[in-house]
Amino acid sequence: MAMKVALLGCGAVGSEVVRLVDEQRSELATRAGTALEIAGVAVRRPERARGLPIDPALFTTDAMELATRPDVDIVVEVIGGIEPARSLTLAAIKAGKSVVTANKALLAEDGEAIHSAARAAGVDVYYEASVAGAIPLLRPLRDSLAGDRVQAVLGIVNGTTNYILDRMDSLGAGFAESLEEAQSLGYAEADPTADVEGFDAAAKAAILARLAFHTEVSAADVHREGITEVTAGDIASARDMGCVVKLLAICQRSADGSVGVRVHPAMLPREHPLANVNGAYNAVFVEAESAGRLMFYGAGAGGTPTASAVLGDIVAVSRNRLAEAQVVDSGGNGETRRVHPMGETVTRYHVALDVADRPGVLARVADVFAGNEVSIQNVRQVGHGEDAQLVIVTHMAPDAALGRTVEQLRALDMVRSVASVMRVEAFNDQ
Ligand SMILES: NC(=O)c1ccc[n+]([C@@H]2O[C@H](COP(=O)([O-])OP(=O)(O)OC[C@H]3O[C@@H](n4cnc5c(N)ncnc54)[C@H](O)[C@@H]3O)[C@@H](O)[C@H]2O)c1
Ligand SMILES: N[C@@H](CCO)C(=O)O
Ligand code: NA
Repeated sequence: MAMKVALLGCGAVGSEVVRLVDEQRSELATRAGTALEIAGVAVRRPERARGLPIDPALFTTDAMELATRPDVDIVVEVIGGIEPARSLTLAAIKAGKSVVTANKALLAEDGEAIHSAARAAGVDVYYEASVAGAIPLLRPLRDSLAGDRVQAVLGIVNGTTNYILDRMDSLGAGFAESLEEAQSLGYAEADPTADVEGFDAAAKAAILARLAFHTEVSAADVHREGITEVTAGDIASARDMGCVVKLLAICQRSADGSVGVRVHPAMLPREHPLANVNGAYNAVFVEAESAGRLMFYGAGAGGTPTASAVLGDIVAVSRNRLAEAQVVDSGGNGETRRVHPMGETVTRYHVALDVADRPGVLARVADVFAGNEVSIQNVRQVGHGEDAQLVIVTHMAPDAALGRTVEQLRALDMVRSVASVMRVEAFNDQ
């Protein structure tokens, strides 16, 4: 008997799922162990000509009816956003359907409700497409690394911002023109807020941290800073230190067992593998106790690559349904760990100060660092007289102490302005 798939949403990802299910019909049947049949497609405008290889009679505007229809086995949610996606997903689970979703926003906001509903109903929720699109990342974290202890996940998980920062670095372009370029190429949405303010990356960070550390993490737990304040001066400052600026999603386990989850721009040494991830590509670096360092790289967005991840999930949940098995999603039903605030996160700052060029300035600046128990790793002066700039890189210190230091530096008379402040990751281990 065929496995019946209800598709909710037929946009960039959904339409590619329809096309690939048709194009790969026989291979998919072999791999899934049974034929896959699209039982219906929920859309807003059924009359729209989509040119897809599917009987138009399968289009419906009643997504709820389709998601809960008795003959449906698997519901694929590619509408996006919180509502109606949440109600549809929960209703499908309650009706005994397995769910495949690409919806990072929903999983990051209300993942525990969805996962616990799935556990109670004995069905699967698979979501490989929700983080870093086509890149197989969540299944490796959940399954392949199930016997290991993940220490850290460091990733470039938003293609739009990576494209913008890459252009600022390689062409010396400004933020606004790079964003326009990303929009004209279709990477950034017409409203690019979710990308450039880091919301998209923060949702993905929450999902990654939950899987990596087996604890509940939601979008609200993630410290988030976007890239709208990154200037050409920051990029130039990074270059001077042999670094590149990237928007990073960082999930770390601390010595006390708590976890930190954050998204912010950071300077990264050019020799770090993530520094060479260019254009709209994504890459995620995982450090595990026994496995060591692993890296996952590829297309993090785009209709066809994302549909690849959705189809892989459809095949996987089909196999589980045939075997009458449910996979344990050990995300939030493992240990409960404290998610610590950003102030407790131990990190390192790069600070460039426009200063008066006269005796005693360096000593006074160093005093402020010392007063906050922040140790300086190196300091250099660039330019002279009116153009003098002090560029300081700190040792690791709690983020709260580093932030306080910068505030006090701003208040010093001899500091004309703080030209650049940015965290530095993976610089070296001292
Ligand atoms: N496009 C990508 O590169 C990409 C990558 C990874 C994950 N995702 C995720 O995949 C999901 C879908 O993204 P997309 O790019 O295909 O978006 P999209 O906007 O192209 O498609 C969503 C579709 O859902 C339809 N829709 C909205 N409300 C509906 C309703 N009530 N009933 C039926 N249809 C409805 C819209 O008309 C639209 O056609 C999102 O969760 C997104 O975050 C997308
Ligand atoms: N808007 C996202 C793609 C979907 O996650 C990005 O630019 O990476
Ligand atoms: Na993925």
